[in-house]
Amino acid sequence: MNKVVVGLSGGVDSSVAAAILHNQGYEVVGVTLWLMKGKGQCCSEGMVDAAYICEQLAIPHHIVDSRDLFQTNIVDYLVTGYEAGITPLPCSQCNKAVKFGPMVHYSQKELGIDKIATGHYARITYDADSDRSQLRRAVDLSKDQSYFLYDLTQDLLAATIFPLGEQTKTETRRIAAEFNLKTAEKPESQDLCLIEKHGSMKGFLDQYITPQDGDIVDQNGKILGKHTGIHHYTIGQRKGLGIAAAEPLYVVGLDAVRNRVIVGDRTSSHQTECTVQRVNWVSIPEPTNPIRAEVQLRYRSQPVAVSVIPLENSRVKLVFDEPQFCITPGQAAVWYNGDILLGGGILEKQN
Ligand SMILES: Nc1ncnc2c1ncn2[C@@H]1O[C@H](COP(=O)(O)OP(=O)(O)OP(=O)(O)O)[C@@H](O)[C@H]1O
Repeated sequence: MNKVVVGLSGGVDSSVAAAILHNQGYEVVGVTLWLMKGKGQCCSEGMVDAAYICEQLAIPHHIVDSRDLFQTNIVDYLVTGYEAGITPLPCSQCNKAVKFGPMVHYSQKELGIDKIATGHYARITYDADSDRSQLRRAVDLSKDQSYFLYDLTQDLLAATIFPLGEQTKTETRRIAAEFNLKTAEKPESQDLCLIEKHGSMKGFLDQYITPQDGDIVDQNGKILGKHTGIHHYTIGQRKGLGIAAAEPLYVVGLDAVRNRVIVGDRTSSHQTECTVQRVNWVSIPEPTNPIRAEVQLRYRSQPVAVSVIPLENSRVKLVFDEPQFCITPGQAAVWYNGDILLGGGILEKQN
């Protein structure tokens, strides 16, 4: 019988992923990663719900203490990034370094099981011509999570199943009700799990970074107001600046060295190009010549037409057909051809 380890968060999506595979005849083992140090109320709730689902499906359940990995790869990464005036994206890093990598390792080494599955909304297909696993957007575009998965290696993709990639969230809820799963009615989780646990990113970061007041300045250095600590701001932010101005002002820069938040009008932050580092080519091998694609510069942003120009050392230059507003260093740029995710990387701070 085919065996698979399902990553169970205690939410409805992973519960249904496990139920679908179990129903298809897989021998399923549930694995829950214990992620967060501290009070961990949210984690314990998730672990109990995951245990409940395993009991319902009559499958084994393992809890793996991954708190040190999460602390180093996510908490420390975020704190260091915000202190340096960038806005790091924790989710893609978490998927690669905390979830998929260690889960595949645990499954293969500890349990002798080759495959893992998660409740992500994305699809994986195999392209025989290039001998590559290709990552594709989910059928339900409103739930598509491929953006957060751009950093997965070929080995990880080859070991992964996404049972929910072909269905809508409504169908997931229907299946959860049909199987009478305890998690069927559980509300949607937030895009960012840390916000769920701490109320806001500010609430989370203030535990680690002592807020230090400073000046809000325009692009000529003129002081316009006061900020409460640069880690409370992100590029593109308009609300909460506390400055009265004739035209809307946006955060266009975070100067960690001088502890300043820089603001400007909308057009002043337009960029026609930018660079990206730590690039992972997913569905195609690294090209030697520029390619055309559609790039997403944030999770919820619309893809825009771009030329992707390969550079040395796993970097690329992106040249946009239309200028882009408030490109945020630390976030991921992920480029697609239709529904196929070609590659992605981290937006660099431009000097
Ligand atoms: N702590 C965890 N342990 C094991 N797997 C996890 C854990 N957290 C998330 N996952 C896996 O990653 C998938 C996507 O996680 P995400 O945090 O985006 O939650 P989600 O899309 O709301 O899914 P769910 O409804 O299952 O919580 C989950 O469906 C699950 O398979």
